[in-house]
Amino acid sequence: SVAFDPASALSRRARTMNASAIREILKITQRPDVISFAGGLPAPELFPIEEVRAATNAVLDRAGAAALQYSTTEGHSPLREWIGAQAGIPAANVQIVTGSQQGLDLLGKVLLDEGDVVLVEAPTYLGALQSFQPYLPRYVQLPTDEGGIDVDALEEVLKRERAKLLYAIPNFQNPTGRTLSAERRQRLVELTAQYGVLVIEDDPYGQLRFSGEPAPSLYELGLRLHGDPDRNHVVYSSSFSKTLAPGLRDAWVQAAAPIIAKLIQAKQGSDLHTPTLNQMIMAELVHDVLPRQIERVRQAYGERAQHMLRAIRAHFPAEVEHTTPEGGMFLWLTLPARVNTGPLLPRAVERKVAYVPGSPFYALGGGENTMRLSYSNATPEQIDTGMRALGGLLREELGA
Ligand SMILES: Cc1ncc(COP(=O)(O)O)c(CN[C@@H](CCCC(=O)O)C(=O)O)c1O
Repeated sequence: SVAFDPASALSRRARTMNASAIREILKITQRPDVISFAGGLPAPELFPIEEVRAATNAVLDRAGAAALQYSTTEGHSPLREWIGAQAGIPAANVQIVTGSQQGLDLLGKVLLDEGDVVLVEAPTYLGALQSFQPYLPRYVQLPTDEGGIDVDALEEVLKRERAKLLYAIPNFQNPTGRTLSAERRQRLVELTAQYGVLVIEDDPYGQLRFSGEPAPSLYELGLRLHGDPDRNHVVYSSSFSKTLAPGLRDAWVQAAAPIIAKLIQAKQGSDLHTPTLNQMIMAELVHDVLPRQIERVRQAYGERAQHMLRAIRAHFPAEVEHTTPEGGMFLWLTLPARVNTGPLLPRAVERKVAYVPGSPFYALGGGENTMRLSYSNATPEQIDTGMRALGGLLREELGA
């Protein structure tokens, strides 16, 4: 027999791929006795299961055959119409995708040539790095502080680098929980327009504000600047995952027509279309169920964030720094430089608590002394218990 080594068949592109730290940790944290602050998972006890049941029955009663049939790549028209109306743009500028994760993958496919410079926040959402990586970009990290991206530093980078695109999460950033200030948003939109850099605004958490004042999206600022959705250099991505249910995989991209046209072609080659039934269910839910669900979730996550912040103040060593989110699901810890949160994780899991080590969120490495905590998927009681355990481990580690 002729020996065949399957690994030898992998493409160069495949060889650059690696696993998502979040997905790998999720396997550990499936253990029921572990309190997980790891995955950005919505609170399961808040899912509107009865409302989804009713919507599914309504769809199957009214249009069962259509719901189970192939549908258009662009997406279910009533859903695109609703999204377009919310954004004040034509449905033609809205593309439904199977989770905003697919949106990131398809945007990478249609926008990135090998070696293109991609500007990303330090740290940024590791799932975006995973989506862009196979298209072999060159990352340049943008420094961030409590107000989000440092736009002075951005201007320096734009003078120095021919950048193709900038990927940003202005609201309740993953992983830090930070929010880009209104004045920095305006500067970022003007600078990127001036230097011809396309912006991908990833905004799955924008509706989950529980304190502070909302600021216009980069997309909205781009619309005001260019006056026309087909001339906007900002591409907007959002999702129903965090406001309603991630398991339905309903999300969308707002972009200028030439980009939408290529996203459609890329999606044809990827999955033909997002599940028809799930889109029709979402089209039922957006009118009444979604607004109510957003209120419930905002309230619950605001309460859980406060619990986690109080627990940090009560149980954590004083030298541990943390962000204070105004919405979303995450906050971010920076520990003294001597701590490495990677090897620390198994010891935390032994104490029945889990987090995501920070370094996978840095495109160019670093951040070993950081970690991401999600408060969305733990009740206030679980937060108290888990944070007490994590605080004890950190006190031991820091010799406090
Ligand atoms: C900034 C940002 N962009 C896109 C996504 C993907 O959301 P969907 O595909 O729309 O569900 C996410 C979801 N990230 C969560 C969920 C990851 C879920 C998982 O890998 O199990 C997390 O960071 O834990 C995100 O934070």
